[in-house]
Amino acid sequence: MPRFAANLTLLFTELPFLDRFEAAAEAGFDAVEVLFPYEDAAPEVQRRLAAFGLHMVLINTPPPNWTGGARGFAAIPDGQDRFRHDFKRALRFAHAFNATHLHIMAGVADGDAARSIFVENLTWAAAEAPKQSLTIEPINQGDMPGYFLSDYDLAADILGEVNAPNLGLQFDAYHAHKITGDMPATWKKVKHLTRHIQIGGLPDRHEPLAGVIDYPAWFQGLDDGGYDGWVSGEYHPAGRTEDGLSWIKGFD
Ligand SMILES: O=C(O)C(=O)[C@@H](O)CO
Ligand SMILES: [Mg+2]
Repeated sequence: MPRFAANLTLLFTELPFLDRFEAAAEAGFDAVEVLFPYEDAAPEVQRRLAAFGLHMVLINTPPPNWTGGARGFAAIPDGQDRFRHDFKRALRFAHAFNATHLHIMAGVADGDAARSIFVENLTWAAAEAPKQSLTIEPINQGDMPGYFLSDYDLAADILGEVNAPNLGLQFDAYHAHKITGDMPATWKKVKHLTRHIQIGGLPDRHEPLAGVIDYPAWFQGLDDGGYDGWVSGEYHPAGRTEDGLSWIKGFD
């Protein structure tokens, strides 16, 4: 089975944020990700990671206000100062947590100006943080209307243009199905670009069980294909988080 991580922004929300680390470790996870770890003091998060033997797989560059606010700044033509400021801050958090990946959020934008500023900002960020793995993630338009990056061909073109060894694709299987209608075929096209995977069930982003996407078969394919990155559960549990974790234990 792949190496699984728990997204603590979406999982274990029965508990206050800082208590989710212990719950994830007790449930059998060795690693976690947190979308926006900017509201709690970094040393407190570090303490929880160490106390429960957890690795931080990923954090995101910050939007100012996640609830109904901006979705990032990397592709916003007049948002470059904001992006660079936020990126430096995000990098400090990523270093403090020893996070494997930092996901750069593009924001809501479209057109040629957005594409060029995205390439320019990614090129700058990759040079600014040569030792940090950076990712970009296509997100479906239903969940995030107007998000700049919602196309795998565009993501592949941009990665090719930036051509930085520390920048790669974040492949969210739930978004992939929503965007292309054929997640396994999309995976085959982009797996060579991918450095992090996220999963969730279809159609409602609940547990990644067999269904629209045959996750048991896909996990086997990841193993057979030698994928050695993390696979993170990023979904809204249908009930109690613990009651829906059969996917980390081989679907028993
Ligand atoms: O929405 C997702 O899927 C993510 O992975 C986030 O990083 C952005 O919300
Ligand atoms: Mg995702």
